[in-house]
Amino acid sequence: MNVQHITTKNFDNYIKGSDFHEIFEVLGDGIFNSDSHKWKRNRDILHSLFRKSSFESLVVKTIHKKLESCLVPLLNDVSELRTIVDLQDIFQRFSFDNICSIVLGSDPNSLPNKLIVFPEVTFEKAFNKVEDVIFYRHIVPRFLWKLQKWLKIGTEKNYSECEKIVNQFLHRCISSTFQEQNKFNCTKDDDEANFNMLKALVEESGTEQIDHKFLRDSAISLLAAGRDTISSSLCWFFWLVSTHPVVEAKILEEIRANFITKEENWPINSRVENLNKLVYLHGALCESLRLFPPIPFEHKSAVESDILPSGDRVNANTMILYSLYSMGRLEQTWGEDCLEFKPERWISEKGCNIHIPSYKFIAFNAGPRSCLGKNISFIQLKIVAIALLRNFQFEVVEGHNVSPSISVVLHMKHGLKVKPHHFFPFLFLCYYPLPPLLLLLPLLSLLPLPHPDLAPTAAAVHSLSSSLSPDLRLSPPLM
Ligand code: HEM
Repeated sequence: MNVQHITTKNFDNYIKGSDFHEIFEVLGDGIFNSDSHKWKRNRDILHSLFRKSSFESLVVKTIHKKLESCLVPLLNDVSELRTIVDLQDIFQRFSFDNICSIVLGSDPNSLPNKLIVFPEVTFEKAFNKVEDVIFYRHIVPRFLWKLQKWLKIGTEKNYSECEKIVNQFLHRCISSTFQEQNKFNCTKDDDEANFNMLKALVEESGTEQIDHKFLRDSAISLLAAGRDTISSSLCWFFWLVSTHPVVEAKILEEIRANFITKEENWPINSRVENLNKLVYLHGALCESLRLFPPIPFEHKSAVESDILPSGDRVNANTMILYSLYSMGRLEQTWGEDCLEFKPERWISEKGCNIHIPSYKFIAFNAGPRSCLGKNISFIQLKIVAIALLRNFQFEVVEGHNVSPSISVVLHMKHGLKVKPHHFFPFLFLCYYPLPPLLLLLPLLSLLPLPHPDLAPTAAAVHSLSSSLSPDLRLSPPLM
């Protein structure tokens, strides 16, 4: 009730405020970092851009291209070499390349298509460092980080260097957008092939004089919004699915039943309308976002003093932090099984997805400042889930420590070390609903393997046999 009050009912009284603005200074006056009329202007411009059909098709086309040209070939390579990869690193590179293509029209190619030493992208590295500094600024007194910044020591030491790298990269992209725009004199997004968000922003802002700062601040906000959120969601989702084989089987069965024919393997048929039919997959994604919201906490400041529905008094200028992570795990909200990964929680008796109000399912925030990218995020997550689950089974390396990092984004502290195995089609076709025959499958693993390529199948069999265990309980890492 308190969060609903802060985000919605008394929205005007709870702003980002000057503390937030200072901590997140790298975002300039972009949508995340602005209040009142500046925020409203940003929101209106971005909202009309997100509603465009050309935006949705740009996102879908970009994701498909990256999946087909890099992510799937890379995972094929890894599975053939039977080696271990950090899926988190791969998803971060995948999301970074995609969001740069979508927002800036420029692909930094940080994700290779085969197993080589992964390239280091200076801009991405600088972006990560800035993120670490932002978190640090939340937990030390203001005077301390200000002093460190002034003296250029501690975590603040490299901040200005990293900020410079980020700004130079953005400046280059903005300049080349203008050059192209002038060269081809293309004014509307009718030229779909060359459409990107920067170009669309130039048009949407509708001013005669192009405002470089507005473009820079909007671009970095969109990059920040669309990179880590997607990679973090993918990472936790794939970990949960890989460790819950019954859920994995149900997702695959739903994909097969709805729109993947036997012959059809790649490219997948993922027209957006078809994605809406995947009720169980949608439930699994919501459940993963409930337990592991990519943005784990929110930050507000009270303009005037107020009394919260709980009866607590808030003084003017009080900084309020609420934890989206904890809210997704509250027993009084989600019930006794709140720590379990149960996609069924999101499905009604009639087989439709249940709508849960945003102040309860808070991963995308609630009220007038809720996420503008929610729909497009589900589209992206579903496309990647279909493409990868259809082709691979991910075996999480035994003993790998999976726990959340303490940061502004809920990454995995030690990454996600997995062995991808090519999916074995026989198992895909028959393992849900689990036929009685499945009980015999563990015996297969005792047979001598005639060909080394069957080793992944043994792993799949092992994972299936463990699916028969009734204990699906998550051991939640606590923050
Ligand atoms: C699973 C993926 C995502 C999650 C969980 C998520 C979550 C959130 C949250 C919690 C906020 C509120 C942040 C704040 O006020 O400080 C937010 C705002 C926002 N998100 Fe997302 N987001 C996701 C993906 C995206 C994507 C892909 C985009 C677009 C590229 C996007 C665009 C935005 C924008 C523009 C806002 C600012 C809204 C405002 O202040 O009015 N998000 N998102």
